[in-house]
Amino acid sequence: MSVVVPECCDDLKRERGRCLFNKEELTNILDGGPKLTEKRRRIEKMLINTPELFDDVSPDYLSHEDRYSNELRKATQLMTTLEKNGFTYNDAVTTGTGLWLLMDGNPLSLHISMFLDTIKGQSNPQQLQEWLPLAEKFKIIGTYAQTELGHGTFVRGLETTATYDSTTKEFVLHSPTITATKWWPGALGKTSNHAVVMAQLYLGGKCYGPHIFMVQLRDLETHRTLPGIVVGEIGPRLGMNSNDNGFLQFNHHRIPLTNMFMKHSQVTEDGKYVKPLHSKLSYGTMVQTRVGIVYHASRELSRALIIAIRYSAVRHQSEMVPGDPEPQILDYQTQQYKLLPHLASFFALRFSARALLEVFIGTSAGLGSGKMNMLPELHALSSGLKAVATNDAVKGTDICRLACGGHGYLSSSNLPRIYTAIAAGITYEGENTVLFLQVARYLIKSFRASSQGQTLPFSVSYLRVQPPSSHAPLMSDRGLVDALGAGVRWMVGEAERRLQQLVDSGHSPHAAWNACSVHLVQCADAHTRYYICEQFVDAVSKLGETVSSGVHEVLRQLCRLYILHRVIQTAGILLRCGAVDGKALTSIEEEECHLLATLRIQAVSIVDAIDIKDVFLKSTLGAWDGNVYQRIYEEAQKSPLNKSDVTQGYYQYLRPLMKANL
Ligand SMILES: CCCCCCCCCC/C=C\CCCCCC(=O)SCCNC(=O)CCNC(=O)[C@H](O)C(C)(C)COP(=O)(O)OP(=O)(O)OC[C@H]1O[C@@H](n2cnc3c(N)ncnc32)[C@H](O)[C@@H]1OP(=O)(O)O
Ligand SMILES: Cc1cc2nc3c(=O)[nH]c(=O)nc-3n(C[C@H](O)[C@H](O)[C@H](O)COP(=O)(O)OP(=O)(O)OC[C@H]3O[C@@H](n4cnc5c(N)ncnc54)[C@H](O)[C@@H]3O)c2cc1C
Repeated sequence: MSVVVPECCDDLKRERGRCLFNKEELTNILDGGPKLTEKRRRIEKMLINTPELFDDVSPDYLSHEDRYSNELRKATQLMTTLEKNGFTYNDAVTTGTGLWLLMDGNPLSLHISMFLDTIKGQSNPQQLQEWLPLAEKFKIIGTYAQTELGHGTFVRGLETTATYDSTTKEFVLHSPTITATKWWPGALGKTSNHAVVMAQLYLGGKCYGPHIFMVQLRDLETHRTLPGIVVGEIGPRLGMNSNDNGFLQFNHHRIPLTNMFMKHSQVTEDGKYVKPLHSKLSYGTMVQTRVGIVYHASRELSRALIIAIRYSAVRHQSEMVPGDPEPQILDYQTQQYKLLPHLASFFALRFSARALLEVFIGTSAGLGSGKMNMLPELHALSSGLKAVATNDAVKGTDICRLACGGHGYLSSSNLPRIYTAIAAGITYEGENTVLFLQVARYLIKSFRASSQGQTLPFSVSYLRVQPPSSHAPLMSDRGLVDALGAGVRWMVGEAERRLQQLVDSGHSPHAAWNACSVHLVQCADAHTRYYICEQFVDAVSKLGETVSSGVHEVLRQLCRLYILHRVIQTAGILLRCGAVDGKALTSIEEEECHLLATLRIQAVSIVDAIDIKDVFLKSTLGAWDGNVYQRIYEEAQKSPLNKSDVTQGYYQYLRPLMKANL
């Protein structure tokens, strides 16, 4: 398949003609620099030149088994193509290129993410030496098996046991109940021959809590399930049905002592336990995946936005002025209001994902030298950003679908698949409400620490009891972000007051927590969004000195829109705490509408700069050339029902009904 850039339709030509900024420069910023753009494009070119990676037939028309096999065929082809051309799987993950080909549920995604990450992050040197080369070369294929039928959220409640037998120097893995069955892990059903398994460690009759074990599930030659193990697929789901999410039960299955991951905690041959430096270090793979999901969510949102914004520039509907030609639907202010704040969100998430990655890298480096102090901050930031990013990507993707009217409901628009894939992100890797409650715990703790005069870590330093007053004019970006910060401080203070009041009136701290949890989740959401605003403002101001004025102006406008939109969403709180007044809000609303009209002019060029090629967008509505109707029509011709004029169903059911004497 060669990359031919088709001539685009007149509407899109006109839109592109209005571009006042350097698209390539914006692309580079989004990729993280020109070198990364160049690398991404090299990978893309290589993938585009591998026709086996592209579907001839939509997965919707395949049987469940063929759908899985087809995705597995493409996943293995992707891995070998990358390897042969000198790229790593990580390159495909970090540039997003591999994911776009396989977002119907890539059966190797858990292997190249959580399985490999657990080996790298939880192994002692011997284990690393043994397992990493095997996993990197796909000699063993694995997944991350933690969630059970009975427990996903509450890791400490998992029921699978790993009991040490010092006579044989083995762990005995067992699923004591039906609810102990591992349930959900991606690629567990049929693909994986190994899994990293989270199980309760028992030594001498005492439980030491969840620990991670490397477990072989299938024979490496025959791929048959090993004795003592029951494994299978869990059946169809809302989306990603080409994956084989699975179940797993152990019946007193034995593994060697050396198969417990021992980087952080250890069990000696005589059954003694050596504690980790921090009790949550075994949750490290989850934290790392949450960081990756923030990027992933922003990428998926950007695909939906490209589709919906290009389509909105091509689609004409109704009369804005009676008798005039039908306008592009993008000219309707309501359409701009649906799409452009989400476009701003995409940029905000992209900059925040980068900031989070830096925190992750810094914290990981610290852990290497025994420094644990950044761990709570990383946990709170990664939890909050994972939750906001997936919530916003899901909401934004669905709005993109709705903004495309009926055609957005077509599978060939690709919006349903993007939506159902990212919708899972709200639940997996920590259900979002649960993650927000973890953030809230950190906020309340920080707020209380500050009242006792302690210095707060950087992401929560604005919560200190006596913050310096903002000198920035309210209507400046900084002034509005400070107002948002004042709003969060007020919310957290109010939550703390309500918690204390409940405790003072005789409730237990846990009952008080539950009674305030709606408000606490709102605090966590508001805090994370404040952090995102800060990162966006920061990134744009830092770029200011290095980029051309056209690009800077577009980024400034997107950042402004993000902040204004956020202030309007939070109006109730900001009014209650006196951070803004009604007059300011009126002018913010007016400015937002004005900004929508300004950004509309270059909206197509902005999404062009995200630079996702048609073969990766996979959408009849969002292609570069805007040739929407022809593509929709051609896709419909591929329906198996169109292979014959009269279907079997007619002879079997309709005709008898028509002939029956009813
Ligand atoms: C080609 C593909 C590439 C992929 C790359 C990535 C891109 C993404 C692509 C996505 C596609 C597919 C991937 C699909 C993956 C999905 C996989 C999964 O879903 S795996 C299963 C995930 N499961 C979870 O996330 C479970 C969520 N639950 C928890 O994490 C914990 O149970 C909990 C944090 C909710 C609670 O833990 P608990 O032990 O009970 O702790 P407490 O609440 O009592 O808190 C005590 C104390 O500990 C602190 N804490 C908790 N967690 C951490 C942590 N991780 N790090 C640091 N500290 C932590 C907590 O804050 C408390 O602190 P205090 O000081 O006491 O307040
Ligand atoms: C597509 C997909 C892929 C997955 N892949 C994997 C995988 O590879 N490996 C793996 O191990 N797991 C995987 N999972 C499982 C996933 O991690 C869990 O589903 C997730 O952690 C949520 O847990 P749960 O299903 O037990 O939900 P529950 O915790 O039962 O959530 C149900 C409801 O209860 C609420 N709730 C729960 N606890 C609290 C609380 N403390 N406070 C307030 N409200 C609460 C939640 O907010 C939610 O509204 C996958 C899931 C999906 C959907």
